[in-house]
Amino acid sequence: RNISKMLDHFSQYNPSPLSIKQFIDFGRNPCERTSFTFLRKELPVRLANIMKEIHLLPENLLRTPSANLVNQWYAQSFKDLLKFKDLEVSDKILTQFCESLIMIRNRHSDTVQTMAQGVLELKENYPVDQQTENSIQYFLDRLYMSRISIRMLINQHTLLFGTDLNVTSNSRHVGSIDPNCDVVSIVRDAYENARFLCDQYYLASPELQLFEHNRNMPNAPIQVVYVPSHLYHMLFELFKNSMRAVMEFHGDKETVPPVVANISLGNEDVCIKVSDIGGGIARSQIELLFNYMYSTAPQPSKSASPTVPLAGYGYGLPLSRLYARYLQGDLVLQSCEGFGTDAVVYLKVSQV
Ligand SMILES: N#Cc1c[nH]c2ncccc12
Repeated sequence: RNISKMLDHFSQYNPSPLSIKQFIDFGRNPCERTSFTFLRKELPVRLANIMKEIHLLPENLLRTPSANLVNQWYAQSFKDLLKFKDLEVSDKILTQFCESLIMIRNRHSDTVQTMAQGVLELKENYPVDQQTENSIQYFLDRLYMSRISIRMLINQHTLLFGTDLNVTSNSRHVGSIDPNCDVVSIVRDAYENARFLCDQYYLASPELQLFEHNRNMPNAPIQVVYVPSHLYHMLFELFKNSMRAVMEFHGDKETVPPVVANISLGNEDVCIKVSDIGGGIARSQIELLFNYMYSTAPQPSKSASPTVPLAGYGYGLPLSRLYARYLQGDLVLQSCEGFGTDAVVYLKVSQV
C-alpha cells in the first residue's frame, strides 16, 4: 500500500544526528514551528530506517508474537506522523503534533521488555546459531540506539513546547538536558537507590567512598552538560552490579568492603569509575554481560519477587553502554578475576 511507498521514500534519507551542543543552542531560543518542521520529516526518516531493519531481522525472531507487536507499534507511529506531512502549520496543528508525540512515546514505552520477550520466544522455539545471535546483537543495538535518539527528540519538543508546566522552568534545564549537571549528586542518588535494593535483598550493603579529581579547578564541583536521567540510568546499573558482586563475594563476613567512585574532569573527558573488590569476572565472560541473547532469562514471576536478584544482568548493561555512546561517550568494564571490577563511564566535556 502507500505506506510501503512512504517507507521507501523516507528510508532513502539518512537520519540527521543532533549533538548535545545543537540541542542546547536550539533550546536557548526555541521556536516551535522550526522544531515541528524539522521533526515531521526527521521522525518519519528515523522510523522508516529502523522499520527497514526490523524487516531484515532473522525470520524466526520477526515471526515471534512480541517482535511482531513491536513492528506494529512502529508502523502505527509512522502512520500517525505521516498525517502531518505537507500540512499548513497552525497553532492547532502544533498542539495536535505535541499530542501525537506523547501518544507515540507512550505506545513504545515497553519496547525493550517486549523485544526481550521476543528473544525468549525465539530461544524457546528455535535453535539459535551463532550467525543469528550475531545479527540479533547487532540489530538490537541499532534498534535501542535509534529508540534512545527518537525519544530524545520527542522529549526535547514536548518539554520545550508541551503544555505541562516545565517544573524546572526556573532552573536552567534545556528540555531533558541540564547544562550544569552536577555529577557527584547523580552518583550519590544512584548509589543510595541501589543501596536501598541491596539492603532489602542482602540486609546489608557496601559503603560508598567518593573522590573527585578536577584537573584544572581543584575543589570546584565537577559539572557536565548532560541528560541527568541517562547518567542516572547508567550509574544505577553499575552500582547494582557492583553491590551484588561485593555481597556475593563477602556476604559471609561481618563487614563488606566499600564501593569506590572516582570522578575526574580532564580537558576532553569526564570519567566516573565505579570500583569494587567483589571478586571480579573472567575476561571471557565480560562480552556475555553485554549480550542480549545471553542476558535474556525468563523473568521470575512478580509473585516470586524474593528470588529476583539485585542485579539480574538483564538489559541494563547493554542499554547503559548505548546511553553512554549516544552522546559520544562510552561504558567500559575492566575486571580482574578473583579480585574485583572497575566500570568506567566516559562522558564528553561539552564545547557548549
Ligand atoms: N557492571 C558491572 C560489574 C561491577 N562489578 C562486577 N562484578 C562482576 C560482574 C559484573 C560487575
